[in-house]
Amino acid sequence: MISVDEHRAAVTELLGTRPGVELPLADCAGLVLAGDVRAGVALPPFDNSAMDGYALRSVDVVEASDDSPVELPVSEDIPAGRTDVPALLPGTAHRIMTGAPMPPGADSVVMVERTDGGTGKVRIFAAAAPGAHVRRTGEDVAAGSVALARGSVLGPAQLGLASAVGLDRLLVHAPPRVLVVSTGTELVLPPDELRHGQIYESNSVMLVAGLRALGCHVESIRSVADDVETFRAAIEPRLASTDLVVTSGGVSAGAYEVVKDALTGAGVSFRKVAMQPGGPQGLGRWDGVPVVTLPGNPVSVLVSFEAFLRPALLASLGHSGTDRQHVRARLIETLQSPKGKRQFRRGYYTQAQGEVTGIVGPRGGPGSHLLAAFTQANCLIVLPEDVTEAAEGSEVDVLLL
Ligand SMILES: Nc1nc2c(c(=O)[nH]1)N[C@H]1C(S)=C(S)[C@@H](COP(=O)(O)OP(=O)(O)OC[C@H]3O[C@@H](n4cnc5c(N)ncnc54)[C@H](O)[C@@H]3O)O[C@H]1N2
Ligand code: MOO
Repeated sequence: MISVDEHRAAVTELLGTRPGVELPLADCAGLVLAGDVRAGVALPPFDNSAMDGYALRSVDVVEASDDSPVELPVSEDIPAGRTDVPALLPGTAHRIMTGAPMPPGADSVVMVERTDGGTGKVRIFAAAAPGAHVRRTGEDVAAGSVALARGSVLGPAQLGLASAVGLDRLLVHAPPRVLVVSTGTELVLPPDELRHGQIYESNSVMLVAGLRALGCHVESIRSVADDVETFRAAIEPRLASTDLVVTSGGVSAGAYEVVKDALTGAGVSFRKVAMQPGGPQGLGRWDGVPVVTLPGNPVSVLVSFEAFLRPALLASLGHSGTDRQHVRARLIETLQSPKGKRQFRRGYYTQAQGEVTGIVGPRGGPGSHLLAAFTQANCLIVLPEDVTEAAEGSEVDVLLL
């Protein structure tokens, strides 16, 4: 038996680091930059007005007040987007809109609310400090500087900034194309009716959702019968266009273990990991393509995804933080755990306002078929290998989902 940490390290090594690829911004959300992005332009690219109002010289309105307004001729109108901005002559104003370039010679803007809004001439009711309402060239980003560092996770703000400095593509760690395969002769898909002995397939749906949330491109084969030839024929033709195969089922000790039977000797090794659920695991390469084989029980699939696939894929995609947030919490119920195995129990964690330590209780028992209880959970309670009983009131490690 190998440890959870050893198997996670092996899966992480198997997946490696995804190569860089240039993608359109719209396809980059949630991915990680594979290189620094330098700004080709400054932001703002030119001095511009932060307000709708009048660009002028502050010295010309020093005396302006409500009681004694200063009147200036308005010689130009500068909407945003005007590219030929004539210089301002002393003793005049240009009407200017938010985002429009400051005319050379002007050093400040008086907002329209502090004027009479005139167009031929304008009465100004307030003084303006030099620089008032002027957004300076480069005050957000200097031209040539690193606007986004390698390793940045591309959320809305990062993508917006890339766009603002004039980019329409970014170099990111390429999302892998993952093929999810559910094995089991008992598996049925709607609208087919269940016959006795059959169940509706659910593992692939969970894996596809989890993998897509990480940014992977995912396709699935939702029901492959427990027959080695059928299994090989379903997957082999797709290997060339796949970066990772994830299977569920067919890896334990029974007589019809299709994944084990098909892939033993083909580059995939099977092992028992000291955990519960999720014990039977496998990994390797099939015709060079990484394969991770998960056990069939639905809760085992989800726990295996959390323990192995999620951290390994995040690392391969260039994320630096690959772990879920861990907290310590007080158990509200005594839990038993198998000796020598790390147990992952579905739990519900809450933290009362003002309390340093939260509390956690189990949702459902340890059985790896209890999927409904998982839907009630917001965390996994992690009981270490050397723990056989965690008493009510004791502190345990909790992985927030
Ligand atoms: N003699 C032993 N039997 C079992 C052992 C063992 O060590 N010795 N390990 C048990 C554990 S733990 C697990 S986990 C399972 C893993 O078995 P397999 O990976 O071979 O999975 P299956 O037998 O194919 O399926 C297990 C269970 O899950 C259901 N299942 C499978 N696929 C799906 C799916 N896509 N959607 C929904 N449900 C699925 C399947 O019907 C079975 O009930 O082995 C134990 N046995
Ligand atoms: O390891 Mo199995 O995943 O306990 O049910």
